[in-house]
Amino acid sequence: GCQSMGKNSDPPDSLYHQLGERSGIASIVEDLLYRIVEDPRINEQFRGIDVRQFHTNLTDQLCELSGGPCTYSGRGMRESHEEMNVTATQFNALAENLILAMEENDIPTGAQNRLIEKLVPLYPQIRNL
Ligand code: HEM
Repeated sequence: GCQSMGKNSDPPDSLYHQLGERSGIASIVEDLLYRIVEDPRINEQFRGIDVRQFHTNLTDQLCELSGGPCTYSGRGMRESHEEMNVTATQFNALAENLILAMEENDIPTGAQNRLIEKLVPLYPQIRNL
């Protein structure tokens, strides 16, 4: 319902809500995975991963980062990417695929940008800089 006062754990304008809550985020991550597999800039890196676990962990991470009631329980971003030598181009390729996956799920542009902003601080960890 619409609450103008008091505490609401999921107000309609929250990023988590705009992403469609955990089920919406899970759907975005599923579409992201299909795009990763099709993208020659990054698909080699993902060969042989546990897709189910990656899906669960990335969904939990994006849920938590967007203010949702999830707890990410995977490894740290530095630890999980340090052997990969992720390039700037590859980082951008993943972000671009995420934007396209959000577009496919009718996420408003403002919410897309807000999620991408949450990922910017992870850049040095993922690139192992
Ligand atoms: C905004 C950018 C990124 C985010 C938020 C992100 C997030 C994550 C998360 C949450 C995991 C799961 C870690 C775990 O299971 O413990 C993961 C794993 C992984 N990431 Fe990323 N990642 C990003 C960029 C990239 C890029 C650019 C690449 C490669 C081109 C990449 C390749 C991988 C691979 C291959 C795994 C699986 C590792 C394994 O299971 O051993 N990631 N990432």
